[in-house]
Amino acid sequence: MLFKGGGLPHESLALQEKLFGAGPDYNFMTRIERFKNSLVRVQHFIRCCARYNLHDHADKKWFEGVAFPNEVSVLGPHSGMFIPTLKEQGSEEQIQKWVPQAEKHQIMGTYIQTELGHGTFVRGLETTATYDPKTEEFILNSPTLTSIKWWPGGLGRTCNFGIVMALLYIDGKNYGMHPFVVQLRSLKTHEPLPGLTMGDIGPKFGFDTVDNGYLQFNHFGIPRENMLMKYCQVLKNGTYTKQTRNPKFSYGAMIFVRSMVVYEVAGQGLAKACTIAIRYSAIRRQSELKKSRPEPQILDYQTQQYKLFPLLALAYAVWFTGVRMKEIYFMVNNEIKQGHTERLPELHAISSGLKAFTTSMASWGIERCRLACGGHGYSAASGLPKIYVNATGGCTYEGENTVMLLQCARFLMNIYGGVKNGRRPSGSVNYLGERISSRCTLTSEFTLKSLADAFKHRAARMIKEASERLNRLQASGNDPEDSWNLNSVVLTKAAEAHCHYYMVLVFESVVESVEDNCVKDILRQLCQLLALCGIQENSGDFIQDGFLNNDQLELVKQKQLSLLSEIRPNAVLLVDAFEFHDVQLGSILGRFDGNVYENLFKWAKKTPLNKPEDLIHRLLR
Ligand SMILES: CCCCCCCCCCCCCCCCCCCC(=O)SCCNC(=O)CCNC(=O)[C@H](O)C(C)(C)COP(=O)(O)OP(=O)(O)OC[C@H]1O[C@@H](n2cnc3c(N)ncnc32)[C@H](O)[C@@H]1OP(=O)(O)O
Ligand SMILES: Cc1cc2nc3c(=O)[nH]c(=O)nc-3n(C[C@H](O)[C@H](O)[C@H](O)COP(=O)(O)OP(=O)(O)OC[C@H]3O[C@@H](n4cnc5c(N)ncnc54)[C@H](O)[C@@H]3O)c2cc1C
Repeated sequence: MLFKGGGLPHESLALQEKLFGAGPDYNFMTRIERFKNSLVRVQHFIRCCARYNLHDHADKKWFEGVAFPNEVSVLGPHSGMFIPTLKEQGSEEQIQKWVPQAEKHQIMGTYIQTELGHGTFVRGLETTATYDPKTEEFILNSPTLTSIKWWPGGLGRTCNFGIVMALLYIDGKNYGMHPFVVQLRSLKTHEPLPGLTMGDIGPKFGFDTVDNGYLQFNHFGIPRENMLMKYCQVLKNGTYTKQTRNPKFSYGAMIFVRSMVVYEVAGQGLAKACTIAIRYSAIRRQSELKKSRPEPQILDYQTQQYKLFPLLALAYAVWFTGVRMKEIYFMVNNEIKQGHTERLPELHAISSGLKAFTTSMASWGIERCRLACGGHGYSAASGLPKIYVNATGGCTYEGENTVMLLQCARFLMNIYGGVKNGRRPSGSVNYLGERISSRCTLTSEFTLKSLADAFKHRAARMIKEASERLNRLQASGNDPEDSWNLNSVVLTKAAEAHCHYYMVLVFESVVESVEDNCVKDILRQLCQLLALCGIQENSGDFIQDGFLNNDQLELVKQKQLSLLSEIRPNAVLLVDAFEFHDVQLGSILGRFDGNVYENLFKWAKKTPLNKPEDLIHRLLR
């Protein structure tokens, strides 16, 4: 209950649904079967929403976790991007018109931004929406090959609506990128409407249950009322008006998903992988520690603990950080709705930075969990390949991670520059205004405060040095853009150091808030391990300016190793505490009852390659 709050009743309801719990094994299906199976589940999910009166997004999420384990369904882009964008960017009238239909799934939508030639560089998008005052329509067009929309989830076969991001042209003038609601398919026949060429983009690394698609517009007209007009309006006569506003408001959907991905993708993915690897390591016995004694559980090998416990600590850290990120998003978004936009740059920076930092760490961590399971980890039965291929998508979608770190760095450079000019920073960057001690206070006690301070020192120093290096590059004759590029590796590292500090700080604050002393002690150990591993893995950053010396580094190593033994007795309980049901894990290795071998054998016997009458059998005969 530490994590799940009020979610459990809905999860139990979902688990009672036969269609979600049983059915064909995902691993034995072709891509088309996977997609069809997911659509059947989508329809059943929609029926369940009606039956159980599920309106609240959080309640629906509990159902989705059971209905679509470790995968994204077409409901992801619909409820995660289409509906939020309508709500955030539509006028009251537009919200009234489309949101109820979308929430009842009478229309299914997606978010159509990326093109064949451009994903990262949003200002480079080419799709045009040209206003014609005679017909009072926008004419959507794909003027080049590279302007064909490419990637949107659900576009290929499923969605009948989409929000298309396109350049608004009136009277030959380009007003920049704006969102348009576009009907794509007939509500009767589901055929694409005339003027649209669309389909699925083909097999991918993961995301088998999503029909990521392409879309080419051939002078396709949509009513004037279909431009989302909360912030900008085009009047019938073609007059363009806009509220005094930040032009980046049209990027709002991206901030929302980035903020959610930290918990939903990185936090959940890594916690599931750790659950599987740690449970399995308690079941698996191999080799001998002592002659003539039973083979030990592999979890008793220090090297296995060294692989897995830091990842367990990381899973907790990312989980807590993800929860905090969501809170911050909703808080700042409420402020923005009331006209206070001061914290938008910080929200953009922290959501970009944490999205990148946590999905990269989680992706790396899930793969480490798979390796830690030896041969059986390589089998699809472990569930780990599916978790990996879907979670690692988070490193690319919603802003490629390097690019996102650079956005975070841009904000950090702005703030640091401001501090130099006497401005006081606040929120997640207030430490940049503090006098940071150059003396390391770490002792063998390793208090959480002293550990967080070490990360604060590292982040502040790396941000300062990145800023000074940028200034030096400019002073030596490079223009600002070249200086930025020549400094970009250093900048991404400064952004990572900032996010790392933020994550340690969040974990520390969670530990401090826990009242139960026993739970507090265990979480403190995990937080210490997270921080100590962070110091050791990045030791160069901590010793470069003499902040940490060799003796202290030796203490760090010793404490890390002693924590492994301290955490060992609680390791399985710590993953059980995530409370993933077997259906959600989709893993034979991670089964709660531990019956791994028996079920691996049963599973292998079911594999389609073992069917007697197939082409292979005839060829081999
Ligand atoms: C309880 C509720 C639960 C709900 C859960 C439901 C959610 C589910 C989530 C789970 C998801 C799982 C399913 C996911 C399915 C996959 C979905 C994937 C969808 C997509 O990928 S959509 C396409 C996404 N595309 C991108 O992200 C493109 C990335 N590129 C950009 O964003 C921009 O091009 C970039 C890189 C930011 C640059 O923009 P540009 O306009 O060129 O800006 P500058 O670099 O010049 O900077 C100028 C200035 O603007 C500031 N800025 C930039 N962006 C923003 C922003 N978004 N907001 C505010 N400010 C911004 C920037 O910092 C600069 O500021 P200065 O002050 O320095 O001038
Ligand atoms: C699973 C999945 C689902 C998706 N769903 C959707 C969707 O629903 N809707 C939608 O519109 N889009 C969607 N996308 C597209 C996605 O948003 C883009 O792929 C993503 O934003 C990255 O852009 P890109 O492909 O142009 O990468 P690129 O920009 O081509 O990246 C390639 C490399 O170039 C580097 N690079 C690029 N620009 C810079 C820079 N300025 N500085 C330094 N390095 C740089 C990157 O770091 C990277 O290493 C999806 C993508 C995936 C993988």
